[in-house]
Amino acid sequence: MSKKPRAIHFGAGNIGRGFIAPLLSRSGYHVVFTDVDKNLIDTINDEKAYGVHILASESHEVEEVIHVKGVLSTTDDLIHELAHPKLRLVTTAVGLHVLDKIAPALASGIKARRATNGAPINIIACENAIAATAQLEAKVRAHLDGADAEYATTHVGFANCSVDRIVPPFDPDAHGADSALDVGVEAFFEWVVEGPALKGPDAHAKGGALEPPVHGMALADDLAPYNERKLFTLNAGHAAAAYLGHLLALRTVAQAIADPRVAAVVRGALHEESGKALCRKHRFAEATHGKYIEAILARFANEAVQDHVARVGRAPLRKLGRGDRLVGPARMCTEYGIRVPHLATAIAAALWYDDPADEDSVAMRGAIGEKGVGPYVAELTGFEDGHEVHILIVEKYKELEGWKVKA
Ligand SMILES: NC(=O)C1=CN([C@@H]2O[C@H](COP(=O)(O)OP(=O)(O)OC[C@H]3O[C@@H](n4cnc5c(N)ncnc54)[C@H](O)[C@@H]3O)[C@@H](O)[C@H]2O)C=CC1
Ligand SMILES: O=P(O)(O)OC[C@H]1O[C@](O)(CO)[C@@H](O)[C@@H]1O
Repeated sequence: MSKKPRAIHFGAGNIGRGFIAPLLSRSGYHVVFTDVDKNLIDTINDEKAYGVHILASESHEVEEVIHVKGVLSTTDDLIHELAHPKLRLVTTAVGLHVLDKIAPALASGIKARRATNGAPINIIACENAIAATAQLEAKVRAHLDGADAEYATTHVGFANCSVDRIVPPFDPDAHGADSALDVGVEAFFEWVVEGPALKGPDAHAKGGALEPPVHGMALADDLAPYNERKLFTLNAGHAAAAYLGHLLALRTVAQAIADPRVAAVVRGALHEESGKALCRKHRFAEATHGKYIEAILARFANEAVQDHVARVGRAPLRKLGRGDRLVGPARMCTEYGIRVPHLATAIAAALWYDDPADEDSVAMRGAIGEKGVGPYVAELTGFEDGHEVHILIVEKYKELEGWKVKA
């Protein structure tokens, strides 16, 4: 049996294989993937290794991730893994809507660890949302009571994080990849974890840290500024580019951001609106934040990352959530008296997002047809009829009809 400390990662998809597992593996953890997809788990157990291709125009580097294992998330093997004495860390990248589904297994794992007096573990949900781990913790705790709940308080760290790396769908054949498990990623990554929430190896010691530390993971005392900065900049700009690109029948984010009309909206939304509000709220230096935005725009323009607008625009209703990447910064701007014509354009473009394969898009387009755009905007965003932002969104929605290009 491997003597290495273990990490279980829920979701052996793009972010799991392309971002989290490589960092954990290089930091000395034995990585165990768990997933509902049996073929994927079988392939992981057959091949035990894969390559991470760094997508850049000027080079083609491949990093190997080795000695990985898989367990099917629907079997008791997962509970045995969660109870493993060497387990130190549990990470997830399954999608926000899936946290409900993995919570019962995590609760069973925590009960099994208490029964064997297991060492402390840390759980980190690497999903695109504010406080995703806190959301997961509430769902796990709904399955725990009494001594199990007490054990979770003393022995399980639930740490929020901000996770940033663009990992698009990858065609192994097009990149001469050896394995279907290979994955393509941009070179950039940033993983910031809420340090004070981590539990060290001794449950009774004050303060926490991961043992071994994860190289490439930064710890922050207060995660909120990082979470909001990433979601309201990278994700806001990305979503805006994707929805406007979709209207113009463009296929990738790189194509979308190369269009001057799209670039003007994205730049305006980030530099003049969300960026100003973020600097006011979190006291970021404007020049530093301006550079952060420019670096993100350069990442969008990376043609080696063939990121489809359909992936970045997926689930528009989630993305139009009141605290999410478009309405969230618009609401933050209104708190500081900042006008939001560009964010309103991005929100309006999201409302036009029409993909018959996307459940959210079908529901949203149906509701707009039924209720009318005005009432629907009020219901969705919380900006009431007559509010300046409501007026702007409805105006932009009408204006954007003229942008539509037939695919
Ligand atoms: N791809 C990206 O560039 C980034 C994605 N994220 C976030 O990471 C999360 C995952 O995204 P991707 O890796 O792109 O998605 P993905 O679809 O490539 O991977 C998700 C994996 O979760 C598995 N899964 C679904 N239900 C499950 C369950 N009940 N138990 C265990 N596994 C289950 C799926 O089979 C799939 O393999 C999302 O929340 C996304 O917002 C965050 C930053 C970057
Ligand atoms: O994964 P989601 O939340 O559906 O949104 C896609 C977004 O997530 C990312 O995959 C990574 O942050 C971005 O590429 C994109 O903005």
